[in-house]
Amino acid sequence: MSAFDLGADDPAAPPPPIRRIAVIGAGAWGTALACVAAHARRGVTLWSRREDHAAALRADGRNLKYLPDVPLPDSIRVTSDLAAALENADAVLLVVPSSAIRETARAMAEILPRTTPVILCAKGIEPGSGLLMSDVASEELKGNPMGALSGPNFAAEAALGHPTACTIASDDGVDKFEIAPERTVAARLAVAMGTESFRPYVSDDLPGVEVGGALKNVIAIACGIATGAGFGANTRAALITRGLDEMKRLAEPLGGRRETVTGLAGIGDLTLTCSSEKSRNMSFGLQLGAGIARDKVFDGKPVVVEGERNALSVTDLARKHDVHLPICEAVRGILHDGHDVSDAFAMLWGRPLEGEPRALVELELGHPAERRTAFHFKEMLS
Ligand SMILES: NC(=O)C1=CN([C@@H]2O[C@H](COP(=O)(O)OP(=O)(O)OC[C@H]3O[C@@H](n4cnc5c(N)ncnc54)[C@H](O)[C@@H]3O)[C@@H](O)[C@H]2O)C=CC1
Ligand SMILES: O=C(CO)COP(=O)(O)O
Repeated sequence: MSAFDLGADDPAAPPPPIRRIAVIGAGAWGTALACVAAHARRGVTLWSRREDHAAALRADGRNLKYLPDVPLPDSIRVTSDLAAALENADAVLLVVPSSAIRETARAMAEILPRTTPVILCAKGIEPGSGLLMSDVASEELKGNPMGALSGPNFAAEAALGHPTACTIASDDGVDKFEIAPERTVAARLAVAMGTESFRPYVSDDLPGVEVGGALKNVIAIACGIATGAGFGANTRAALITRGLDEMKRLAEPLGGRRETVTGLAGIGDLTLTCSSEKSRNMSFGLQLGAGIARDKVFDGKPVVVEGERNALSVTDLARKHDVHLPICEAVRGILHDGHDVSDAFAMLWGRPLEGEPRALVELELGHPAERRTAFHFKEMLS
């Protein structure tokens, strides 16, 4: 019996506490979440897929490769043995990049009890299947309760104790499960992870939270490209605001709510990522916009830029649902179809004029300067 089961038959019993947390993935975010959970006095095991990396973390007392400025609390146990990491865990934080979620969840499926909650902390949509990360994990871990943790959270800031807020969502509070709100995975994990500086908010809108995380990275690349190419604050503010509208439009057909997108995991993360060079997605866009060749971005080093592959998966999924996401389409055009930046901005700014909010104001207007936009941006960026 896992902690998730304790008292499950007695609706009056207090919610079972999450005492032991396994963090799967020892990159920047996994390491930071392990630090937060350790500060919250949880028993924490941090798993790295490579033994040499795990050994370095143990020897150095910090993650020099991914989070060099943050000392690891002594209480964190670091291992490269997946079974040992998952043993006795009351909850699992899955923090590998989105491209590795399926294979990691598959490896966990052979080991993890079906009752242990799994919380997705990666941001993305799977190419091909168009599945959200919690659905990818559910396909492999049949039956485990699922949640997601997302929000405006740069890893180092969260780990160093800067005032930080996030959203933790799970869908086990919805009617069919008949679980009281305080017993949900989201609520129990929020209580387990909350510290004096890390403040989780609880949500029952898992798709709404996951859509925000997946799209904000693509919009951040658009903001980076615009800034790198020489456009100013007007352009960035417009991309952020209209990007938020794209999140809302995709959340709905996936079962998410528009208001969730106006929370930490939507507009919160969008504004963070689109405003700071600490963001890998924003920096990637900045360098591309400034004319650096793609294979020379980040000096040619491999860096996790979730918005790059997600520009494809997000737009494929939106097309399937007949939802138009012009900014994400423009990023896809630049990254994957060889469009140049001025053409992409001409496409965005030359579309027929619209109402705001788009869904409520029906308009059928042309664009007074449609034919001149392409010429205008080409001139400006040449
Ligand atoms: N860094 C940050 O501030 C935040 C990151 N995230 C999200 O967390 C996820 C992970 O990002 P980071 O930790 O920042 O990346 P990172 O680049 O710092 O680390 C990635 C980690 O994943 C491991 N990894 C790569 N491929 C793997 C595979 N096939 N199997 C197992 N492990 C594998 C690497 O060895 C490394 O330990 C991403 O989806 C990112 O969007 C979310 C919030 C904040
Ligand atoms: O998701 C993040 C902050 O919430 C991290 O953003 P980047 O992956 O762009 O660095």
